[in-house]
Amino acid sequence: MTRKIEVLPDQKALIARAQELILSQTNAAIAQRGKFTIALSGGSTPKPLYEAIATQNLPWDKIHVFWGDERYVPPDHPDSNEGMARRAWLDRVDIPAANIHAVPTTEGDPTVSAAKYEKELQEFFNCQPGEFPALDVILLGMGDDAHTASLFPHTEALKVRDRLITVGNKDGNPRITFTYPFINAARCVIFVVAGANKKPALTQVFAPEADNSTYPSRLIQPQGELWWLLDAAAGDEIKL
Ligand SMILES: O=C(O)[C@H](O)[C@@H](O)[C@H](O)[C@H](O)COP(=O)(O)O
Repeated sequence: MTRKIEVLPDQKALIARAQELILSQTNAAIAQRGKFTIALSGGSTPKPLYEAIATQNLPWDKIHVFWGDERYVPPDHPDSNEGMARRAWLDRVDIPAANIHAVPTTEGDPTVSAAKYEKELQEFFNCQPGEFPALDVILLGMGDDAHTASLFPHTEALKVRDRLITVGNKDGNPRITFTYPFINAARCVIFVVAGANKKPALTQVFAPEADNSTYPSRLIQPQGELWWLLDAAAGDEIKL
């Protein structure tokens, strides 16, 4: 794993750098393998990033979009990560519908939905149960409690090491999430983190010693590239 930490002066520069990095990974993946696979994060930080990517002239038929986590709500719900990404990006570009691999959330049972998404991923990547396919890019945010995707502190999801997808739990509300071993199989993981409220969590995540179950983002140690893109409000005191 190669870990790179960059602190950008403000959120505008953070989004521009994240876009630049994603576009570079996109071009490399398409040149080497004929397609680009990316898993999106939810929350508020990535919305301007998705809006920026939507302005690019890319070979959309070669780009496949997944989600690293999803709230257990239908796509038209205001909390839906899929809905946010569609409004900010995917509805604005000519990407084939079949290239948008949304998390199923309408089965009425999160465990059933998680298994269904895992099956879709295994079929897409032509891999067997127990194998962890490598996405080209997994985009992640981090909460002020150091959670990432829907891997929340001290939850059962942190213990799942033999699946691609599991059920997360945020304050009793189910989520569908990539497991941390699946995230760690990625060729490139990019955290995009902004805001002074993230500083205490970042300090623990970057500390030499801290409890991984308390600070789940510490579990993200991909075999590929690991990028932490921070704005100054979040990262200006991080010892690089
Ligand atoms: O579904 C989600 O909410 C996200 O995937 C989650 O992991 C998010 O990335 C962090 O909570 C940071 O969210 P903000 O960008 O809003 O701070």
